[in-house]
Amino acid sequence: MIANLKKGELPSENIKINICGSKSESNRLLILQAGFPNISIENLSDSDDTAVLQKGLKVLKGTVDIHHAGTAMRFLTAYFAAKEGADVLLTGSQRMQDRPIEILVNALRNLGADIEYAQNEGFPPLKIRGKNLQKNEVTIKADLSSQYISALMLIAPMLPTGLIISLEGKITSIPYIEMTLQLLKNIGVTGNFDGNSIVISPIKSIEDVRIVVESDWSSASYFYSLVALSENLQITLGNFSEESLQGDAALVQLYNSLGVETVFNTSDDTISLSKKSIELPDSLLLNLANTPDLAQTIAVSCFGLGVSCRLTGLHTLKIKETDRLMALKTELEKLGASVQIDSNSLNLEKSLKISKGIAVETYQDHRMAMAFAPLALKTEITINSAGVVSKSYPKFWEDIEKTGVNCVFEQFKN
Ligand SMILES: O=C(O)C1=C[C@@H](OP(=O)(O)O)[C@@H](O)[C@H](O)C1
Ligand SMILES: C=C(OP(=O)(O)O)C(=O)O
Repeated sequence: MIANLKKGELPSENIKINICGSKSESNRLLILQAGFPNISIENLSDSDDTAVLQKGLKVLKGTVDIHHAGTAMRFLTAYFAAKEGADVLLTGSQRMQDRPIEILVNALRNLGADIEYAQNEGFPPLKIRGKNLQKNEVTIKADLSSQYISALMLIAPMLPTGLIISLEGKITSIPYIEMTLQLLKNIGVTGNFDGNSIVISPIKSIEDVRIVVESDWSSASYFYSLVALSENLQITLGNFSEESLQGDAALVQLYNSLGVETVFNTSDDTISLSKKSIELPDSLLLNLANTPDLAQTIAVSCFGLGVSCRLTGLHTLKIKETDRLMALKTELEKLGASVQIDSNSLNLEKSLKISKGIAVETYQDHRMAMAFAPLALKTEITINSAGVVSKSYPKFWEDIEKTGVNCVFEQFKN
């Protein structure tokens, strides 16, 4: 499917959008629920990544295919390794087979796990035979993906004596580790994350607990970008709060400097975004090591606004759904930008011209499609393979149409 986008009529009534629950919170809670069935979850993510994890958790023997879902791959690796009786081949899309997993596999093997590489050393697919893991101390490199660490933390309370995790190197994507710890605490597990050490206590059973997943801040980023690129758009987004577990709630501050004001409506747990008239900065300098999933949205917003930016802390982007640094450079330059990248940063030069009628490639990366879509407020633009959004946000196109973006889909192409 391709999506042809352009600016349409601004809706006359208030725009109210309910984004589904955070995929990061949902996927953690599903793993915890598999260990402690008396957790009930509300506002679960309707993303493909959550559906594949949920399906995978029902399998004890056989093949589990998690497609493109990084969290499902990493969390299920740890889950099956510690699940006595499990005998699975855990695999994913071609891209998933290029995304490294050796750091997690080594850590689990050091705890006694039985995991073999079914094809290439260091990469999925994995052959996992679940065992009762008895050890309780492990060291892991923390500079490539926090998902490896969250995976260990999620099985930690189910291990006989819990787990002490020592982190080596500069810790990346820290808010996601904090999210895992907080969710553990919310179900009654005791744990601590201090410096380079994480300690999680074991627990045999927990009290009944009901958890309402907050909506997905990474998905909200595309509406921040739309408001920033608009003349006077106002959008209300449901089920968000100031006390978020998600690091991407940093959007509130980040987009403040790009002219988006956020009001938290505590009476109904919504946020209202509106455009402020401010003098835009000439240039933005941001370290996004704590919020890697916002890099594409922010780079495209800056381009659309004619603001130059230097984004750093992006060393994890090349092992995500695609090499996101390369993809951003290629597609922004098609639109007329000048972009330099190196292994962990992106520089976008100030430019006020945006080419019209460009077709943006998405490289099987949902965030490429969603990050470029708001440019429709500035020029006519086509998004190729627009269906990729379902990885995290299946209703994205439906919701963006509510904001007055005119979308025409050609179904026959994919
Ligand atoms: O734990 C999580 O839910 C996630 C952690 C981050 O990955 P890295 O830790 O690999 O940067 C993020 O990019 C991903 O979308 C979700
Ligand atoms: C990187 C992402 O997901 P994952 O690593 O879980 O595939 C993402 O959603 O942007």
